[in-house]
Amino acid sequence: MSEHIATETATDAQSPNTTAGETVEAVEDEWTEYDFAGDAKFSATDLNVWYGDDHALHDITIDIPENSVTALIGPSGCGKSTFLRCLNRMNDRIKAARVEGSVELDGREIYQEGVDLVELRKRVGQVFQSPNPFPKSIRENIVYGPRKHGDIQTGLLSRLLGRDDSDAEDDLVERCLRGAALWDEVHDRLDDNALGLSGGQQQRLCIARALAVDPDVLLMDEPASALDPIATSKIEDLVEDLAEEYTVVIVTHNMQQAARISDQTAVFLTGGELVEYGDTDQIFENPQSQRVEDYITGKFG
Ligand SMILES: Nc1ncnc2c1ncn2[C@@H]1O[C@H](COP(=O)(O)OP(=O)(O)OP(=O)(O)O)[C@@H](O)[C@H]1O
Repeated sequence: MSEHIATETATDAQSPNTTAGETVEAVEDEWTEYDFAGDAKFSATDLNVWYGDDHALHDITIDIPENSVTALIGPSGCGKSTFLRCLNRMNDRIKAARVEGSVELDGREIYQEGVDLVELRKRVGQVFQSPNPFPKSIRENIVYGPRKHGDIQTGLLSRLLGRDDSDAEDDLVERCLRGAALWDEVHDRLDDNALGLSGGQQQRLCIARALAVDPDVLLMDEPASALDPIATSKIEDLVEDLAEEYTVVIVTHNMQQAARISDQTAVFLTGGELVEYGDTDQIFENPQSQRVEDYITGKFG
């Protein structure tokens, strides 16, 4: 992480505790490098995103460690989802979006020609705000991706290829549902329609579906915002467990949730700026930036 040099005026930065002309640097206390053990899964450098003329993300430089939970927090419209979408190039699907800068995954640039986007999105899976299972059986939801990618052959294709992977398919369904803490609740009704599950179960099924293509990373955009407190708590427990094997990057509006489940927290503020990034306990207990403190204590944002 390079040092964050804040040079804009207080007025530009919308800080409530500054007077005109005072530099943000004076009140913000530059935050220092976030030093973590282990390797970076993602390294974003000078990342900028525009939607048409709207400059949504400004010079984002951040290293995200592997096998941990990184929370992205900040007020509505500050660019959290935009940043998340940069990590598997989902912004490519938005016509108005233009991305400049670098994002490396395991040291390899994902914004270069020749990157296989299907492969990238297999490695970097995504779970959305509202559960969106396919209107198919629980089992079909899990095996859909691997079958599509040709990782599992059944039916006509298996006969043509002389290869029947039905045992592998059963194993995969069980492994993914266990991985998403759903197996015990659904193992006796795998052929039931997924739309018959509760909202929380549907969201865990979507996580199981994401696990089925063997990702390294799970991007989660407010995965519990549509759920009740009990279902939310199950998702939170699951996210913490998943981080033992996967790198999880999660957008949340819920600061308590970020504090509960993440190892490190990145705070974006209005205007698409990454204002502070560090160990979650430090961010919530002792933020270096005045603006972050104001945001966390509810004074603005
Ligand atoms: N598809 C899009 N087309 C045009 N502008 C967009 C698009 N998506 C996001 N924006 C704009 O980019 C800025 C950042 O939006 P983004 O959704 O990334 O913020 P966010 O922090 O995730 O917000 P929220 O918490 O409300 O989901 C906003 O000004 C938003 O209006």
